[in-house]
Amino acid sequence: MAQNRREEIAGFVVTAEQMRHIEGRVFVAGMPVAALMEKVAGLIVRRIQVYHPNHSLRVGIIAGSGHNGGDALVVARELHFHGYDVLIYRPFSKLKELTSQHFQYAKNLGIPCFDDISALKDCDLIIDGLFGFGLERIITDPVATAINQLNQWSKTIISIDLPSGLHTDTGEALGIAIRATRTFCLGLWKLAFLQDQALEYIGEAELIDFDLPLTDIKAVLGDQPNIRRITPEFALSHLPLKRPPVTHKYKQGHLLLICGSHKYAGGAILTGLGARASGVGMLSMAVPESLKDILTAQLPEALIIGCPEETGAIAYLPETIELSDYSAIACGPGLTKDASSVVQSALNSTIPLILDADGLNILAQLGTIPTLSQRQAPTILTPHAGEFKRLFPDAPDPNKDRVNAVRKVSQHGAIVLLKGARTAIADHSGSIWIIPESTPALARGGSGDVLTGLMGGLVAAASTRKMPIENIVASAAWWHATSGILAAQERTELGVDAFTLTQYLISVLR
Ligand SMILES: NC(=O)C1=CN([C@@H]2O[C@H](COP(=O)(O)OP(=O)(O)OC[C@H]3O[C@@H](n4cnc5c(N)ncnc54)[C@H](O)[C@@H]3O)[C@@H](O)[C@H]2O)[C@@H](O)CC1
Ligand SMILES: Nc1ncnc2c1ncn2[C@@H]1O[C@H](COP(=O)(O)OP(=O)(O)O)[C@@H](O)[C@H]1O
Ligand SMILES: [K+]
Repeated sequence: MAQNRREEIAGFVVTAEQMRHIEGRVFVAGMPVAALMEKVAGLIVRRIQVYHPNHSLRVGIIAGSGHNGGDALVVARELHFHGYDVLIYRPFSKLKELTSQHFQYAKNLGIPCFDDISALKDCDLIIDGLFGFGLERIITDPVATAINQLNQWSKTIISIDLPSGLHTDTGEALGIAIRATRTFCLGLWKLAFLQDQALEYIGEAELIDFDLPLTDIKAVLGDQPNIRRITPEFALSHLPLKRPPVTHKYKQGHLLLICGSHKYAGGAILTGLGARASGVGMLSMAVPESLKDILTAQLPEALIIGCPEETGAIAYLPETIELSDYSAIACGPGLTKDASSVVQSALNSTIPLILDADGLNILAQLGTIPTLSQRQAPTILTPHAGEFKRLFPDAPDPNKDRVNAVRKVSQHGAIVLLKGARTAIADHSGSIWIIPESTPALARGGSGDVLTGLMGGLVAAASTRKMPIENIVASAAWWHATSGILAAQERTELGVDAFTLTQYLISVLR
């Protein structure tokens, strides 16, 4: 597939309903359903043979009543012809017409078929064709018990389209779901693949493209799809990698970080190191007076502004600071909840503002929605799920359908970046960007501080370029996650402390 098709296809995300509409257009245009199923199953078989080339394997096929089951039965037949030892488990008696035909043919070929999953107990590999994007309700017995049994065996399981049991859009397990080793998502990425709660069921995910025409995809999703997976090409195109030969430090942006306290001096350093890696032209840091020396030692290129302090936190910003002198402010890491006046000052500014950590907790105390309605310039909030709930107590649970949660709150004017295994970003128009790959190595104190500094630097640097601020935010989050992935590859998932992460920000770009 041409590289640019691959990149374009990888950026789309669909709900079950959108997938149904797109496929419907293909059938209306003349592609027979059976032909498409044959094509899809053929592509699946090819991928299976890449991972499991040993043809003496015993393969257990689970076939549901719909076309996911149809896919699985075609796979069963083809693997059988390739010499694999194939068994079929069929829990449902009533099958869709096409699925029923494939079942009949498999049976007449002499492939053993059972209505009890224990018949698959000695298989080396399981192919899950129970449900795809047609799953519409909680799974009940006897199938629920069968799935539970299957999960106990902890065998290698390859799921077709989705791990059976997952809601296509929210990624929620409807009662129970198959824990797949690997999932082949068909045609276009389903929204479930970008929901934190689905990840433990999906295993390794890969997309199988079966040539859905871009015209049909765009006819349903629109030219500017509402939800996008951040691809490397998109992210890199928004980073200030190419510096014009004629430039000076202020053209590359001037960021003001407001961070740190006696209790959290390290947070200020990590935020500063994240900002350094962004390439921002000038970096200023407002920290409590008593941290000035340590910050200067760590970040000699930064202008460190010592602020009056009370109980170890910044009491207020000195008069010398004129907020409009900066191209962006990032405020919050390590402030503690006692720094509310400085957060209030930042909120009163007329330049782009990123709020994180205690900046968010203080915003929640001030009253999120009324305070945001007063903002005169772009505001970016970077909560994790806990901070999210404090900011927006009435919003949907961010640990459930996080895409829906972040979309719902973006109507209040701020760009909201909900951190997690799959970070989701929504802008005030309700457009969503999702970082599709990350690493649990980042789930450690301090890595969020690094993101705040990195993002602040990029937003400050972008102020001189006409670029939608939400694209910069999405690229910063992609850069942060990708650095974590590289660091984890080189140092294992235990070796990515926040300081180490800052050291990978530049190398990952190379
Ligand atoms: N539409 C098409 O022609 C194509 C679809 N494809 C495959 O077909 C799948 C979609 O097919 P379907 O729309 O038939 O849906 P599914 O194959 O996901 O099956 C859903 C079937 O299970 C039943 N069902 C739903 N929830 C249930 C529950 N909780 N307990 C018991 N039964 C339940 C439904 O009534 C339906 O018959 C895709 O995931 C993909 O694997 C691909 O082959 C591409 C072509
Ligand atoms: N399971 C996970 N997989 C990938 N990334 C994660 C996971 N959990 C957290 N993260 C990322 O790690 C960072 C944690 O940030 P945060 O919770 O703010 O930590 P801190 O405030 O201690 O710096 C965020 O960028 C988040 O997206
Ligand atoms: K499936």
